[in-house]
Amino acid sequence: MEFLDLPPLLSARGTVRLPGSKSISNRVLLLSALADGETEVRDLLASDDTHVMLEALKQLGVGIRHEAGGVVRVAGVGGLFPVKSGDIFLGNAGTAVRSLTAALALAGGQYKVSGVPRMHERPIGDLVDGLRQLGADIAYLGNEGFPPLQLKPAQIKPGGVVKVRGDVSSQFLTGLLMALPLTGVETTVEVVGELISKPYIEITLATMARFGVNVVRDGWQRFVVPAGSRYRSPGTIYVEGDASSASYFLALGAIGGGPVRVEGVGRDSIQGDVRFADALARMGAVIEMGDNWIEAKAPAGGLTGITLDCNHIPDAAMTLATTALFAAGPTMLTNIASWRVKETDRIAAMAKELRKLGAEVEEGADYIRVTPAKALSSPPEGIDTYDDHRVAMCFSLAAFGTALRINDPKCVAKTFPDYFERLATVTEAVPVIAIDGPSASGKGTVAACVAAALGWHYLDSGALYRLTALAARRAGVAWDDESGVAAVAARLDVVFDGESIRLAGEEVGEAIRTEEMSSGASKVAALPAVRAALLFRQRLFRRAPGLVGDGRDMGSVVFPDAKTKVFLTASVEIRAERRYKQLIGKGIEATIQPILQDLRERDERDSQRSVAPLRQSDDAELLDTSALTIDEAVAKVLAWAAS
Ligand SMILES: Nc1ncnc2c1ncn2[C@@H]1O[C@H](COP(=O)(O)OP(=O)(O)O)[C@@H](O)[C@H]1O
Ligand SMILES: Nc1ccn([C@H]2C[C@H](O)[C@@H](COP(=O)(O)OP(=O)(O)O)O2)c(=O)n1
Repeated sequence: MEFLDLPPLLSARGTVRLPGSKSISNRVLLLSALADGETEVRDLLASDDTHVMLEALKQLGVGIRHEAGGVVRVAGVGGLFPVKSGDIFLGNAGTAVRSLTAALALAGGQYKVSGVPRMHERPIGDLVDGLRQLGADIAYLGNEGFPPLQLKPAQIKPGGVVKVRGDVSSQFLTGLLMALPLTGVETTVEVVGELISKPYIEITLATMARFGVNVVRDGWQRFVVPAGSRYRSPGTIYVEGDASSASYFLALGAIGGGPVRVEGVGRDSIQGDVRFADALARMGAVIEMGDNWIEAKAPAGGLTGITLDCNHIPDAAMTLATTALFAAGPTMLTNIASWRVKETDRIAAMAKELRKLGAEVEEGADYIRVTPAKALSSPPEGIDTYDDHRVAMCFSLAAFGTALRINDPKCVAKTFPDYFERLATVTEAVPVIAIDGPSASGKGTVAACVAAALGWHYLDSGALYRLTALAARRAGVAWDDESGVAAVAARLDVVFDGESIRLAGEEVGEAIRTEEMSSGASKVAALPAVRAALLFRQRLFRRAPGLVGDGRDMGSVVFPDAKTKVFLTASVEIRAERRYKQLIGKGIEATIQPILQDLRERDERDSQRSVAPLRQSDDAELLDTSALTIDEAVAKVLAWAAS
């Protein structure tokens, strides 16, 4: 499985220009396609879900041109799709499936509408029931109430009252409302049950109004689409920034100091998710808002947990569930039953992953209650994302407490393809000084001194390979048995505590330093599966205020974003002499020649292996300590780190 390791974060600050809103983008595309005249769409979101909509519209014969600067020009078909039949595949894009199904059901063609397997588990029965009241001919090709669907030409009888349930997904009502103007006849839609996610209906009505159709609303129960309604292109239309995507950055500001500013949504936004800022303010965050921007800062006293009915911000509410990890006391999010029918069962997914981080979580049919742990624990198996972009993005906030592995991170492409790159631009990660070099060059000594001078943590990465060699030996696993040794490495039960290193409870600080274990470490370190098994474990050592790591691949593989990288070396003769003195000093008998021979062999093995070979990388400073004292070498590294 693909994964992304996020470094632990120290702070957040900066400005992000948001990608276009997914909800507005797909509504604008459909209405541009159905309208009379050509529409120039600016700031359209470029993502999987809008791609799916664009491809479907092209397939239906709508002329679409992509121009410079992300501008998309849509030639409206005046209510009639030119292509009257086809298999329309809509991936996992709920906004596309619901709204296109409604428009196609009234279009008089023969269409199959399908998506990915998860889409076939997401309900659509309430919309189909509403469309059948208008005379639409729709059949379920799989399970009753779910896509895929077969739509056939039918005698559409508009007018009167159509009833639709509003308590499962507001997208059913959106689909019906956007399709009804195709009939030109006054029709009333009555909502049965409490309408959820009302702000999304506001987006629907506001977008329809931009295209010349003004729905008359009576509370949230009755909606009248007037007679003679017809979509007309507004000429040029700008898509607002995505308010749900804004939530991650605002939360970053609230947790990580801030201020973090998002541009593209603000006080004037038509998206309900801007109300996420109010929820953050209730947790204590300092919020400021302009017409087209919102800014969040952390409160002096830290965030506090809240209880909130999240019906009005179902998507952004997921961000509150992970922000809760950094708040004092529990956070209770209620009225979120719709989470269960989204890209995944979001209540179950959030509960499971939050628990992996050590939080105490209670979940019900329509609520989640999160009580944070004192310190986050980071699961070595990573946070699973369930092919759900919002799970991936909201869990990135947990990186404020620890290094974090996010599995299958590319699912963010559904709405925010470069999310993690943008995250990096407004956050500061815990700094690392990476010191690599050959055996006995003095890396360990220098790294430990630098860490002590700065008050930072220290990682002796070689010790992990030594521990793996020792643990493999004790488990009877041969050092060249790659999968066997990798399994041992993945399960290493080790506690580092100052000078002390305990393996399965037993002190092994001395046992891993023997020449036999040096040789074993060098052998197991050449096995790719072993290196992979130890990668995240090493990254977990990165904790505030900073880390000094020594080894062979600190700067090249484990911490490629290290601020300071040093390649520390000395001539092989000098290194042999140092090792000799070290051994004699410990009362171990030694002679120079075999040490020299062993060093040469290990240099060869460490630098010739296929994965993470020992060599100076282009961005590392070279420090030859042959003629330096320890203090001089330490001073040099500190000077580089300070520059
Ligand atoms: N200029 C120097 N820089 C670093 N270590 C030195 C220096 N001169 C002598 N030494 C000694 O070299 C020995 C080997 O250093 P060590 O840190 O164990 O190396 P490594 O971690 O690279 O294998 C230590 O006993 C250390 O005190
Ligand atoms: N980051 C690292 C650290 C060590 N290794 C390998 C290389 C060495 O042969 C062993 C032991 O490393 P260690 O740094 O403890 O050994 P020396 O003190 O340099 O002799 O592990 C590695 O491949 N990558």
